[in-house]
Amino acid sequence: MTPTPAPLLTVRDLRVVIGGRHILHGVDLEVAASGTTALLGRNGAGKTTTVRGILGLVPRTGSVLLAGEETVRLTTYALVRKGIGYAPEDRGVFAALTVAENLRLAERPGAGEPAYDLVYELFPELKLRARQAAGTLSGGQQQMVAIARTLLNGNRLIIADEPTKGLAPKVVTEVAQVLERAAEAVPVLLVEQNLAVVRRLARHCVVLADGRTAHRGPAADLLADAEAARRLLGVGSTGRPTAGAPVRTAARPAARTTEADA
Ligand SMILES: Nc1ncnc2c1ncn2[C@@H]1O[C@H](COP(=O)(O)OP(=O)(O)OP(=O)(O)O)[C@@H](O)[C@H]1O
Repeated sequence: MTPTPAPLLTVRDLRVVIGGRHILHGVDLEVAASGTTALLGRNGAGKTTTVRGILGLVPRTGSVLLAGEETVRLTTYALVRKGIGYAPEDRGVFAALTVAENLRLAERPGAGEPAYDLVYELFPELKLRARQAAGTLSGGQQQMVAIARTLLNGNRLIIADEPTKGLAPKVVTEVAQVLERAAEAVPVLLVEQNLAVVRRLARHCVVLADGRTAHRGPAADLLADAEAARRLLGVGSTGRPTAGAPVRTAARPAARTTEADA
């Protein structure tokens, strides 16, 4: 039997306190050395904070091992240089700059020749729109710029935070296709609420609840278990939020998890 490869990223007891408020109470997760690992959970469970904790964008304690090397005390800048590419939830494109300028800004000195061939093979549209101001792109096209930037520098890991959020069904499918191909080249940690996308892309999943790890395992097993999906994600077998899903008390929307569109 072939031994299972060691995880690329191992997070242990990740804790985040912001403004005196405990947001993460000890998250444990692994990102597999290949393919896509999905980070799931209801709204407000702590997914984005976990990603930001891994990247050092918020003060954190615990352990974050990248290929066995402890990174929890590194700055975000140092972590990026170690080969973590990040496509944030808000996409982070520079609206006034062109597509080509956005990509050029992402080039990292010392990371070797930027992989424009790969980027333009995956995103031919970005080549056609190289001179267009990024602020005038559609949401899906901006998302492609955000993902393309993570692929330029031969990164070892890509973290994509809700890349399909707010996109039209057809565009969700396009972004999912691109992520699928990207994950053939680089392991991906994918924060995602669209369960059809998770079903299509993710081999493994980690579910957070209230700032803690509530479940880890094969994504297909969780999605096949309607009771577990309902309990952990607040969705029924249709993938729609169930009557028992928690009512949001904060200004956030109700759990948006859906099975539609991929
Ligand atoms: N800077 C902050 N200051 C105070 N509270 C915060 C801050 N960032 C996050 N939180 C709180 O921490 C909790 C987790 O937020 P987080 O954005 O990590 O959740 P999430 O699982 O990504 O949610 P969603 O799916 O809705 O994006 C929420 O209750 C949120 O309001």
